[in-house]
This record gives sequence, structure tokens and C-alpha cells, in this order.
Amino acid sequence: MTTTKPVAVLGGGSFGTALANLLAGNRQRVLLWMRDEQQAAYMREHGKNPRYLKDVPLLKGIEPVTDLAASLVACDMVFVALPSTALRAVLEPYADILSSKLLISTTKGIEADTFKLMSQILEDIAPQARIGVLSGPNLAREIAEHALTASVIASEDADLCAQVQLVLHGDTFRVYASADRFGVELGGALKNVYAIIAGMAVAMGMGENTRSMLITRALAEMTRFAVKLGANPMTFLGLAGVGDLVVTCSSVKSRNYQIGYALGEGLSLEQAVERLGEVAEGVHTIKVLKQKAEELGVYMPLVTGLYAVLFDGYTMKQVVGGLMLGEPKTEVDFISTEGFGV
Ligand SMILES: NC(=O)C1=CN([C@@H]2O[C@H](COP(=O)(O)OP(=O)(O)OC[C@H]3O[C@@H](n4cnc5c(N)ncnc54)[C@H](OP(=O)(O)O)[C@@H]3O)[C@@H](O)[C@H]2O)C=CC1
Ligand SMILES: O=C(CO)COP(=O)(O)O
Repeated sequence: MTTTKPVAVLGGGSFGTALANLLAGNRQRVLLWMRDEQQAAYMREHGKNPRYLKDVPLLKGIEPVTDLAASLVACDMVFVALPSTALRAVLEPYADILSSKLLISTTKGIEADTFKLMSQILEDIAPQARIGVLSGPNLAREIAEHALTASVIASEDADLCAQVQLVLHGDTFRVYASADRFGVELGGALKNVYAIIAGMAVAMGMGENTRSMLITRALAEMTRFAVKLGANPMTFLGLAGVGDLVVTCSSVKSRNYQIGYALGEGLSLEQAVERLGEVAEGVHTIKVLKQKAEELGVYMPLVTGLYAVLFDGYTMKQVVGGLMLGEPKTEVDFISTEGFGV
């Protein structure tokens, strides 16, 4: 089915580009908004993004544009694929126009001063808007190359979920609905931190047992944190939790993993970020997460360890030693096992 109005995608990076292609593949007209007119002009002329996913042809139906107000006015449904550090500043001036829209955040980050997730920022900006979150194991390059992929659209608004499923669902992209917006969004933001640790471990020559331990203990840690914030732990067993954690901790295509790998090779954080030249949200998330975990008294040894390496001058060896020799713990301590006969 084709909606009459175009769909807006905000952000001309890897994910905005992949999402625009997905929508256009489903015969939607797409206004792909980016800030740089030179980039948009190149894309209109050559049918490719000159900076991100450079070799991926843009499908017919995508119009690269730079007038944000006009794009928002023209569309009812708006996907936001901007970095977390830019989202509020970019959208705040357009609060009035956004009020009547369906706004779907795809940004996996946490705001530094407020600890707000991106859909909560959208809610601040446009309280009247209908809001959702798209999240899951969704590496942009694989989506662009039509790898079979699943994602989750999460919103309290079931009609919004259905509309998003309609425009995105296709041969290679399957979209599940969830009513747990907070849990789905939190999972996507938290896993980036653990992908940095996983990349670091691989660069340092650690094995598959180690990676498996890391991913599983990361899931325990992020779920423990989420439960403290009142989230539903079961959501973390789905695509937007364990699904996204596994892909991001296992793939060299993940930018957060690449940051970790560079750190493991001995680069400084600044050097790693510069070499990547793309967004790696975990670099910001680790700071706010460490602070929030302390504030709430949540035990997050992996977060604390990564923070110590990145900002307090500890070596990986020191941190790993501390983690392994720590007091023995119970395994699944974050979900009540009452009633399971355990
Ligand atoms: N890539 C992926 O696999 C996935 C990414 N995401 C999420 O999508 C979000 C965006 O990531 P992604 O597209 O991959 O990042 P990229 O690094 O590929 O691209 C970032 C984009 O944001 C633009 N941008 C940066 N600052 C601003 C600003 N102030 N105003 C307007 N545009 C700006 C950049 O423009 P410019 O080139 O001009 O700097 C660029 O187009 C992240 O939160 C990420 O977690 C979610 C799922 C998968
Ligand atoms: O969120 C992602 C996959 O689901 C992309 O991860 P990176 O931002 O680490 O590339």
C-alpha cells in the first residue's frame, strides 16, 4: 500500500539512508532531510550518498532535501535518525509543526544532562504528537543490502505501530509491535556501551568464551538497571534487548564495536572516535550511565570497568582482574524467581 503523503526521514547518515531505501522499496515517497545542501545535491544528481553507505544506490522515490520546515509540513509520519547529541537542538525550533505528527525515533542514545531517552525528548518538544520508537538488531549496512532483518516498533499507540508496520514491513524487513516503548528504547541505548567492551576484548585476543560471558553478563547488568528504573525485564529478552546486544557485540559493522576494537589496539578514545568518523552513541552513554548507576545504587561492574579504562587511567588488565576476582555472585539476580520453583 502507498500512503498519499510522503514520509520524512531526518538524518542523512547511514541509518537515515538505509531507512529511506527501505521505505522507498515499499513504494513510499520519502523526503530524506539532511543539513548539508552539497550532500543533498550530490545525492539528487548521482543517486548515492557521498558520505555514508557510499556504494548503496538510492531507490527511486527518495528526495534528498534540506528545508526542514517544508519537509515536516509535507509529511504526517516522521522518522528521526539524528545523533542523540543533535536531536533536541535540531527539532526544538519546529515544535509547532511537530505537534500533529507521528514521530518515530530510531536514535539509540541518552541525553547527557537529563538522562532522557530520545522519544522522551520528542515528547518534551511536541507533547501533542504521537510518538514511537523503532529499535532492534538493525545494522544499517545489512538493511541496505537486504539481509533478512527484524525490528520492533514500540508505542502505547497501537494505531501508530500498525501504520509503521504497514510502511516498513516487506520481503526482507519484518516489524514486530510492542507497547513497551520505554523498555525497547532503553535496550537500544544501553547495548552500545557493551559493544565497546566486546570490541575491546576481541582486539585484545580474548576468546569466544569471553565474548559469551560478556554478552550474557551485559544482559544481566542492563536488565538489572532497567528493572530499577521500572522497566519490564521481559522486553530485554526480545529483539530490542538481547537481539540488538548480540549483533552489536559480535559485528565489525557496529561502530561501537569498532570504537572498542580501536581502544583494544591501543588508540586513545579521541583517536578512536576520529578514526571512525561516524556516530558511536556508546561513547556518550557510558558517562551518563555510570553516573546514573551510582545515583541509583545499581551494581554495574562492566559499566564501571569501562569507565575506569576510558576516563580514570586504569588498564584493561587491572579492570579484568578486578572483575574476575570479585566476590562470587548469584547468576540471574534481577528477575524474581518466585513461583518458578527455583
Ligand atoms: N547505523 C546503524 O546501523 C544504526 C544506527 N541507529 C541510530 O541512528 C542514529 C544515527 O546514526 P547513523 O545514521 O548511523 O549515524 P552516521 O554517523 O552514519 O550519520 C550521522 C548523521 O547525522 C547527521 N548530523 C550530525 N549532527 C547533525 C546536526 N546537528 N544536524 C543535522 N544532522 C546532523 C550527520 O550529518 P553530517 O554528515 O552533515 O555530519 C549524518 O548525516 C544513532 O543514534 C544510531 O544509534 C540505529 C540503528 C542502526
Ligand atoms: O544499533 C545498531 C544495530 O542495531 C548499530 O550499532 P552501531 O551504532 O554500533 O553501529
